[in-house]
Amino acid sequence: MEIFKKMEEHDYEQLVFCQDKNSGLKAIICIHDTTLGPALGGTRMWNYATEEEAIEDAIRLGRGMTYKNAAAGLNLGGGKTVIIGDPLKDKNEEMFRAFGRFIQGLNGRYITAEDVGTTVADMDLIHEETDFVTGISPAFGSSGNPSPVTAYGCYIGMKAAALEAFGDDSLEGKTIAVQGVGNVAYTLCKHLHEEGAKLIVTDINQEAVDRAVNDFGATAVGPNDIYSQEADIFAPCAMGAIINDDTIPQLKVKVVAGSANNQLKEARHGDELEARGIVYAPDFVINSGGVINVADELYGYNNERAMKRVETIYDSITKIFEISKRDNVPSYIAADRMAEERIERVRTSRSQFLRNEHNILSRR
Ligand SMILES: NC(=O)c1ccc[n+]([C@@H]2O[C@H](COP(=O)([O-])OP(=O)(O)OC[C@H]3O[C@@H](n4cnc5c(N)ncnc54)[C@H](O)[C@@H]3O)[C@@H](O)[C@H]2O)c1
Ligand SMILES: CC(C)C[C@H](N)C(=O)O
Repeated sequence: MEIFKKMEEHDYEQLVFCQDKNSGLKAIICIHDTTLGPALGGTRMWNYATEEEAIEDAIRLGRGMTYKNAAAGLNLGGGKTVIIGDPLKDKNEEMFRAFGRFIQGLNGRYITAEDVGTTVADMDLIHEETDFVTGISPAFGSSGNPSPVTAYGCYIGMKAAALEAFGDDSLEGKTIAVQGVGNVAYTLCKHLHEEGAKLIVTDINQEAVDRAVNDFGATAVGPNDIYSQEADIFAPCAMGAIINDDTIPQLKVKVVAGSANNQLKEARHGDELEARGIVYAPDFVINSGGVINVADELYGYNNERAMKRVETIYDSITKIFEISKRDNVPSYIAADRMAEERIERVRTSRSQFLRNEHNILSRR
């Protein structure tokens, strides 16, 4: 893999490879863009088949965070970490502490949080070594686990998408096919069940499936059958790239709205959804509840303030559909524009020199 060529493709600032033989840590921190502020993005632990696959995931996810944070109006850049390993077998205290020291070495350019395969307990271990971590235990004044807030944002974003597709934002009686019923989707299913939606679920983890079946009366289907269900909405809440050449022809739904990052395998798959009249709620907007919540820790966490901001996801999704119609572009392009325009505005307005701690001559 030609790494610098890859980095130039979407102008990545920095890739940091972290290795600690003692604990088995193999992590890649991707800092994509810090125009708006320090790069904030979660840490994913996954059993990647190859190092190339891990690098690809880190950079795709890191860039996604730049767009997510910009579109959410946060003063934060985008980044992400992947740790190579099986989250069920390979974790240990030393690993997360070693990782915490690597984050500390970046001196605030990167701030982490949870993602797939990591938990509040892991963040607490990172916190033993660095302050540049969010989503730690509430006992430390933190916002805690971001997943329920991501789920809530996703729920209200789905309602905004339903309004666009069906002319009514009620999800009562709607059939929703949910892929992956982990941390985010379990709570999403709870909201949907409480509103009277019918749920079809799948997961590669049988326990997760059983929980959704027992708690919400969901119907379980196999992982490969979720795309072809007779449903109103498809909610991808597992891994990325699942809207692709194989899956799109199977979809019978009118809406795609879920929490997974990087749902479109390639940009052209967003065009294909549009061509088929399927309303797509852009992933990095609908799933921004968690990052909005943890980002509030930078001001001293206030739940009321954070949730007020999370509520704006409904309007953001609605605005994206308006831009999409106004500019005659698919919703994923409208969302990209919203984020890119904000980054450009801030980049331009930062043209004046601002003295910082490195320009104080009296310290010599
Ligand atoms: N946790 C958050 O706050 C948050 C915020 C924004 C975006 N996201 C994104 O939402 C998605 C879910 O995150 P999570 O925190 O709930 O993770 P999670 O690991 O708790 O849940 C993911 C679930 O998907 C299942 N899964 C994996 N591959 C699958 C497949 N091929 N078919 C069916 N099920 C499969 C897993 O077994 C697991 O139960 C991820 O893409 C994540 O990046 C999460
Ligand atoms: C809570 C966030 C910082 C990270 C989250 N996993 C996301 O993708 O948005």
